[in-house]
Amino acid sequence: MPAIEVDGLTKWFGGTLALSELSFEVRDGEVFGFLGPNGAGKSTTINVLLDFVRPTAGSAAVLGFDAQEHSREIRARTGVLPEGYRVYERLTGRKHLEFAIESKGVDDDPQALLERVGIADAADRKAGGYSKGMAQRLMLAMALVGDPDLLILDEPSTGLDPNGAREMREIVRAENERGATVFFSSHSMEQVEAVCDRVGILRAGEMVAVDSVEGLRDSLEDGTTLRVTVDRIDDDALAAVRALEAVSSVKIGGSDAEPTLVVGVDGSKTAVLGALEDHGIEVRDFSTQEASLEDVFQSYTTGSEVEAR
Ligand SMILES: Nc1ncnc2c1ncn2[C@@H]1O[C@H](COP(=O)(O)OP(=O)(O)OP(=O)(O)O)[C@@H](O)[C@H]1O
Repeated sequence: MPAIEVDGLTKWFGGTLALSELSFEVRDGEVFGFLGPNGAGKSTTINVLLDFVRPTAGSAAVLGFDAQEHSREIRARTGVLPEGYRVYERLTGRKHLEFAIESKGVDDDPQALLERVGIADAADRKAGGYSKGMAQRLMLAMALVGDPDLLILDEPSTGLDPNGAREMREIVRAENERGATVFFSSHSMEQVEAVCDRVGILRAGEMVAVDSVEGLRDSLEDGTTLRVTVDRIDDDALAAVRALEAVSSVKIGGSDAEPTLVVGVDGSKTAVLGALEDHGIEVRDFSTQEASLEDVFQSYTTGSEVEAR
């Protein structure tokens, strides 16, 4: 049974189409990164999963329960870090956790949870005085209450400094090792790379790609650029390189004395070097550059051409 199953989900807010027949699955036990630019529909999707928003059409199931029919059962087994949350200004961090522990009917230790997210020192301060990052950590601690089967984290790194973002990733990993499925949204590919088994990229309410980070990178044509500096180049050698199956483009740069071939290649780079040498061309230097993950994200979300740098 998938942890999350979204089928043909469509949501109109008045005249705005937020989700357009969206379908995807999050497998049991995986860490799934839900990526998309602002306004793509990430929060709307999460709000449907938690029954805060009703879909116009389609359905969603979470942990095997229909999201609209059984939201109570779902919420009891799910830890949520919502977007745009507000802390209760007058309550201490500890009180927030006591409240979450009581509502879930479990007996977790508030102190241990506060320590896990690195704000134990501020446990007895009012949350109204917390920084943005501290408030985010507090909300994460609340999401961890009761060892949930599924964690749904909406933009969990918002407001966190680099240490906080790293700690967040460590918590995601530890929760996943404990057996929890993790579903989290982000607009940054870099943030999800380190922890995700798979990534889904949402654009204007539609899923445009679902794959592992590696798979997404490989799916880009010209994902890798090979630059080869040679002593000279001739038409036969050029034709031989162009004829290689792995090669999608060849441009010539550099100077006459030392030409440089810029080769878009998907697969064996040594074949390119071999083809040149077979034609008596001396390879003086070469380097490779992969498209960055941000490039991958950009290509899916803006449709613009991506060139490896
Ligand atoms: N309550 C609402 N009323 C009207 N329009 C809404 C509402 N909630 C979302 N929308 C619209 O639906 C679309 C998707 O918004 P959503 O918040 O789901 O995107 P998102 O991917 O979470 O964006 P962000 O990364 O900025 O949080 C946007 O065009 C947004 O303006």
